Order: sequence, then C-alpha cells, then structure tokens
Amino acid sequence: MPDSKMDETKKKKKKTAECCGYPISIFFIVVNEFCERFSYYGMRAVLVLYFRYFLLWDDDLATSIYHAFVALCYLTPILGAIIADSWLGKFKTIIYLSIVYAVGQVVMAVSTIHDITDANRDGTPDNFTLHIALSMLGLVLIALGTGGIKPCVAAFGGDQFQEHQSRQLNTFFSVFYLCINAGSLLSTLITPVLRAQECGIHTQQQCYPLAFGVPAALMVVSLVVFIAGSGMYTKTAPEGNIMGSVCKCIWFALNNRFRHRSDIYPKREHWMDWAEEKYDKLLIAQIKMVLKVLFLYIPLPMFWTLFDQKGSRWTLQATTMTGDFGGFVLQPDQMQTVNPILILTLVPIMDRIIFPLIKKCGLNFSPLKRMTVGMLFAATAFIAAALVQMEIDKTLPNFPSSSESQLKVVNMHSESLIVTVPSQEPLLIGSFESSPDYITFDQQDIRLAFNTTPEINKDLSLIKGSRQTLIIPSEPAEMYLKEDIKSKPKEGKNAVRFVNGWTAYLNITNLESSLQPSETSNYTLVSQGMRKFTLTDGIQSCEFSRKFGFGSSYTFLIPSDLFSTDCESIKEIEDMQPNSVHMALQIPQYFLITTGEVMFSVTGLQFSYSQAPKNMKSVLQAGWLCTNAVGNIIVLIVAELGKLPKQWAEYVLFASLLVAVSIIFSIMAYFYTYIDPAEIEAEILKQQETDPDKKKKKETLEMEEKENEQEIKQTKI
Ligand SMILES: CC(C)[C@H](NC(=O)[C@H](C)N)C(=O)O
Repeated sequence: MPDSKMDETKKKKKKTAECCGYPISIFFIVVNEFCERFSYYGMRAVLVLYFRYFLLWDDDLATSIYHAFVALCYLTPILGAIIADSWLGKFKTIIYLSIVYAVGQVVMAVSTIHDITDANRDGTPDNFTLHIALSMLGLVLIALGTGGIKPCVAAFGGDQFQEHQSRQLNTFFSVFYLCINAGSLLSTLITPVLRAQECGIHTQQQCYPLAFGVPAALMVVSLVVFIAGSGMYTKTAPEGNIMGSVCKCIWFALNNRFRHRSDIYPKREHWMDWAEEKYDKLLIAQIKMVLKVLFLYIPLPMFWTLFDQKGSRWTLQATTMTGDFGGFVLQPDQMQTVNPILILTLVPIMDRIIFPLIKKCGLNFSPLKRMTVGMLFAATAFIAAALVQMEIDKTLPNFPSSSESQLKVVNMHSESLIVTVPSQEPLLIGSFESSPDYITFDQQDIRLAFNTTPEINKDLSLIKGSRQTLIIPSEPAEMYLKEDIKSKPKEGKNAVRFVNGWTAYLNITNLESSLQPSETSNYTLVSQGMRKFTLTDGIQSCEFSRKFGFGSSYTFLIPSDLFSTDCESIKEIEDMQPNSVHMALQIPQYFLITTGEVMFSVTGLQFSYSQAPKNMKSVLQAGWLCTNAVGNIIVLIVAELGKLPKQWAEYVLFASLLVAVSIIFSIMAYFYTYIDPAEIEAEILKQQETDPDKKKKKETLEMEEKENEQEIKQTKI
C-alpha cells in the first residue's frame, strides 16, 4: 500500500466515535445486515412455493432452480470482492450492489402480481412467460446483490475497528452472526404467514406480492440505514486493480519457476518468490498470505454439504414425523427455524461462558481447532439424524421394491367375497371392507378368483414397484385397478380419496371433478387438523369431518345409504398410518449441527478477516463464502443424484466423509502458522524503504507496462 494512503487511513481511523469501546458506525452495519438477511431469507422461504404453485412448475424443476439460485448467491461474492478491493472500495460497492439487490427484490415482487396479466380475471396469469422472465431477472439481480455485498459488509464492519480493539472485533463478528440469524428467524416465520393471506385486484389469491414485497421493503430500509451511517465510517480506499496484479504476479512466478527449472538455479523458499525479479515484496507476501488461507479452505465445503441438508433431507425427514406438540402444531418446514433460534442462544453462551472457561483451563482452543471441532459436531449431528431415521423406518409401511408389486382389494359389493390369491390363503373380504393389508407379489401377472355366481376369474397385470387397489364395485364383473401412492405424502400432508358407492354422481369439496357412481377419485392432499368434506348430488348434501395427523393416506368408501345416515356411514380404509415418531426427536441433531455452526462458521468468518492482508479482506471473505457455494453444489450433485437405498446409511456416509475431511483439515491446520498481516506488511514496507533494488524494480515494471501499452496501440493501428 502506498505510504501516503496508509497515513490517510490511519488519520481517518483516529477520528471514529466510540461507545462502550465499540465504534458507533458498526451499529449501522449490524442493523443493515439484519434487514438484508431478513430480506434474503424471507424471499427464500416462499420461493419454492412460488415456483410450484404460482408458476406451476413441477417439484423437480422448482427445487433445482431454487438450489441453483442459492449456489449463485454464494458464487457472486467473488465478483463483489473484486469490485470492492480493486475498484470502488467496500463502501461504494455495498451501496451500488444494494441498489441492484433492492431493484431485484422489487422486480421479483412485481412478477408475483397475477393481476398484471390476468386479462380474463380467472385468478391465474394469462402470460406465464412474462412472470417467469420477470422473476428470473429479479433472482439474477438479487443473487448479484446479496452475494456481491456479502463479503464487503463483514469486512467493512471489521475495518471500523482500530488495532487496540481486537477483543471488540471478535465480539463484533459474533453480534454480526446473531443479526444474520435474527433476520433469518423473523423472516422465515413472517413471510409464510404473509403468503397465506389473500389479496388481488380482480380476484383474491395467495398473497405472494406481500410475501415478496415485505422483503423488498426491508432491503430498501437496509440501504437507507447503511447510507445514514455514511459520515461515521472508516473507509479504506481501493488500491487499483489488485486482482489483476495478483493474477499477473502469480502467472509471472509460475512462468519464471518453469524457465528456471534446471537444478543449476538455487532453490527459493516459496514458489511465489520466483516473482521477486519483477514484483514488489509486499504484493508477493500478501499473495502468499491469501494462498495459504485459500489452500486451508479446500476441505471446508464438506461442512456446508452436511449443513445445507437441513433444508432438504432433514425437512423431508420431518415430513415423515408428527409435529403435534399438544398446544401447537409444527409443520415440517418450520422445524428449520430451530437453527436460528439455537444460534441466538448458543452464540452468547459460547462467547461468554464456554470459550472463556476453556481459556481458563489453560487450553489453547485456537480458531482452526474450533473449526475442526465444529466439523466433528456436524458429523455427530448426522449420526443423530441416522438414529432418528432408523426409528422412523420401523414405523414406515413396507413399500414395494422396484421389482415387487403390491395389491389391496376393496369390496364395494353388497355381499362378502372370498378371493383366491396366488400363494396365499383365500381372503374373506366383508361388504364395504378391504383386505387387511397390501399383498406383495414378486410377479406382475396374477390371476384372482372370486366366489361370485357365476365365479369370476380375473387376470391382472400389476405395475412393478407400485401399490394398487382392486376396486370391486356393486357389479363385481366391472372391477378395476386404481394406482395408490407408494411413498409418504409430501410436506407431512395426508392423501385422501373416495370410492363412490352412491347411485348418482357426487360433488365433494377439494376434489377436482365430480365422481361418477362406482368411480374412485384421485388423491387429494389435506393438511393436518380437523378437515370437513361436503358431499352433494345436487339435490341432497351432508358433511363429513375427520381429524388428520401427519403423513397418512385413506380411502373413504361412500355407501348407498349415504344421505339417510347423514354421511355417518362413510367407511375409512387406512392405506398408510399417520406418522408416529415425534419431530422433537430432531432437536438433538439440530442442536449438534448448530453447535458445529457456531464453532465453524462464526470462527471462520473471524479467521478470514484476521488472516487477510488489508487490501484483500473482501477477497478472502469471498473465498470463505465460496466454500459454502461449493458445498451447495455438492448437495445438488451427490445428495440429489446418488441416493443410497437406505436414508440412514446416507446420513452415516456423510458423517464419515466429514470425519475424514476434518482429520485432513486438522493436519493442514497443524502446519498453519497464524499471522498478523498488518505487522508483516509494516515490516516489509520498512525494509523496502531502505532497499536500493526497490526503485529499480519499480522502474523496470513501469517501463514494461509502457512497452505493453505501446505494443497494444501499434497492434490497433
Ligand atoms: C450462510 C451463513 C452460514 C449464514 N447463515 C446462517 O447463519 C444460518 C441462518 N444459521 C448467512 O450468512 O446467512
């Protein structure tokens, strides 16, 4: 860094106003972070639902685009860091990219207003292409904004502290993390409630504009708060195209090393020292610092690979559990809020009690050791998840394997039937009853015999890997097969269907279309709690209510005396039991992963700041965030594509991988020596002042640059 600039920074630092030992300016930064994270997590909380139920994408497309967006949000920090460290400085970068971010959120909110294209006023958009284009544009702008400012805000916060405030600096990173999680917690709770409201100009629909609009407003607030603190910040000036110089310097070192590969040349301590002929010692030292830390980051994505499965695998696991806590009911995706709640309690406990206690015991719990222990905690969380999965597996129905077929028989006939099934005892099925459970067959082609007069023999061709029900209507000869669900219903919901034994068509609430006599409806999904169905044939009607748990499936048999019994004679067949393992069993795994997160992530954030040279603080923050992006991409590729047959085995595999990675990381950490970049930089600057070679090197560099420019000009001519 040029001496004049360094003096300038020092002078500015002296002026910062303090409160309780902290620079006042950090107040604006942490509030800004809180609002920004509210905006980000709030929007994320309803994004998949928007894709699924507004844009009407299927599950696979919705989740793929969602994960791709999250990965992009953690890749763009590199761009933000380059802009900040090389061109605009952190302050301006945060302002400009926050504007991009806020615009993105507004575009996203506009894309969710169905009325803008709903010319026929039927409640659904007429021009999906416009909504898709707007939302994709919004998401790209958001990813650019959120990712771009992320490395700058943390590093900019760190820049506000002076040398004597190192204790406060560490506390700042913890408070910063608390704000992230407070924002995340509140928005994850609030935005789904906003979405559930109804709004619209011509027709009332789920209120996505409000669910996306509030995060957009919070982003504007975040920007205003940040600008409000303008007069108080310590702003370090960017030092030209630092990334360009770094790349050129590394390229030169590699080239020079290759040119001097013969043994006749004396070895140098580090391969970067081969840039000494041309580049400043300070720049070389700074690059060495950054490369050392980036090398150490190589194993870290594995932590995020496990961490990010909270939102996917663990939420899916929760859908196979029950969330009835007596006084309140927790939905499977709400279980994720346990993470920020625990962060809000664990960070102060760790900071105020655990870490000081460890220090008092004389143990050196260095940052890299903390991170290793954090990884081990995350691995144990996955072992806990595997144990919970084993408990769940005991309660899950016996679903058919890919080579098997399963069959159930439902008798809607007015008399009992004896059904002869291959390699089974004959089944006696009462009128309006079903066979006790699914019968599993290794073969697909089977023949059933019924004791009707005349006897019926039926050849069935079952579907491999499927569950089917054979419905025998009042006229047994018209029996037919209906395909059943073969996995737990999504999101902890309950799958219900009706078989119409009434003599006329029926309209039933929640069903897509009316049900003809003897027909079986498709499944409809209903949430947990008391649900009411109204059945009507256009003349008479009655109501049927039932309380549902989580993850069950029922076939309701409608009898011929439906209206005379006021719907009470409807018979239920339980195709799939409701979930019985309680979601509270997931708390230990959430506790373990969050403890791991506090040790790993909060420490990593501090470490990335403290070990970075002054002019590359944002770059190293971006490198740290990139480990998160890579982790997300691994989840996408490995976890989504390469499923193991048993879910618990997959959890154990991930836990083992993380243990292996943490061992490698601890070995790498053992050889890492902590540095004080400011001290090293000052030392080199001092040495250079007395170094006669320095001037010469600078002159050579300037001459080469001029020659390059001339060459470019000539080529243009
Ligand atoms: C991605 C980071 C780990 C961080 N997330 C959290 O703190 C979660 C909410 N516990 C973030 O910066 O969003």
